[in-house]
Amino acid sequence: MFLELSLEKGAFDPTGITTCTVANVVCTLCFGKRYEYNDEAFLSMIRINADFLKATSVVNPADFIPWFRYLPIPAMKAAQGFYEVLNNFIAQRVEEHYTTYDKNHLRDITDALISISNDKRNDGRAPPFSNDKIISTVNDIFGADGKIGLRSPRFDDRKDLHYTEAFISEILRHTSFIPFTIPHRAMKETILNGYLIPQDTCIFVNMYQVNHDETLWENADLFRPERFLNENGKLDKSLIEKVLVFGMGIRKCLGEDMARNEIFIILTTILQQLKLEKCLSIIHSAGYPLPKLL
Ligand code: HEM
Repeated sequence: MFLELSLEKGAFDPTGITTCTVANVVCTLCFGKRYEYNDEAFLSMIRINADFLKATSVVNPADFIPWFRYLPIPAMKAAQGFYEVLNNFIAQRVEEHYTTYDKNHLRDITDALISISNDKRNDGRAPPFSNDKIISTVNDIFGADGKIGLRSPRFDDRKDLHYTEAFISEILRHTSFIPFTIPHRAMKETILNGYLIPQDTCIFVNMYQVNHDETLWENADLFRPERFLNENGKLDKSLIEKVLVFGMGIRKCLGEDMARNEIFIILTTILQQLKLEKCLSIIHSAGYPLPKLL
């Protein structure tokens, strides 16, 4: 039975036990509850989640030609069906939480989301979280888990973790920790954008300026990974290419791919394996300025 439930049959989870364990961790986080491995509702939720991920992994022609979305493409119809079942499972759990909710004793993520939605803002604006938003947020947490789970992250995961990739690009852009390229020499007299560059001139590319150019980046000084995501939460690759940290032209960094892979693995491993806490007193005593909260 567990074999049948495996998200990645054979590869890292031949028995399906890892899948069930991961799903239980997510259920505990979201609903404060562990399920028995033979619980029918739990097993069917795992099956649906796996089917949903499989159905959404196929290429969707509507991503390339938008009006294809009106055509009855079977894989997309199936994905929508799985999504609705999963959403209903989560909606039921959220509904149960409303009946037992105690604002002085938050049990899990669902309770925390309900507490935010109950916060009445003084300025009379609508609360930030509607019921639908709570359900879709919990659903996102289930979906996010399906990408890596408890196994070690690998290079291949980069294509699925859009926000992580956006976050890394925003670090590279915002810090521009290598502000200039190494010096280059004009091999011959050149005219660039109407400027004369005599032969043998020493040239640096000001990458910091490009990465903080307000005509390219709205509110360039803000740290905002979302700027690299489109309305579907997918990475906008054309924007990533505009970030200049590895130089440009034929002498650009040879190690860009390797560096991006390494940053991804180190960052995701830290986030997965370690618990991070603010340590303000040490930051103070070391004399570093406190980070500006945005
Ligand atoms: C975040 C990490 C890294 C950053 C930001 C970075 C950035 C740069 C920059 C700005 C240049 C100069 C480009 C120019 O002047 O046009 C450069 C050159 C170079 N980088 Fe990197 N680099 C990184 C990691 C690496 C790694 C991991 C390797 C090798 C495994 C590497 C190998 C090279 C080499 C060989 C060059 C010289 C290329 C040439 O002159 O033709 N870099 N890098």
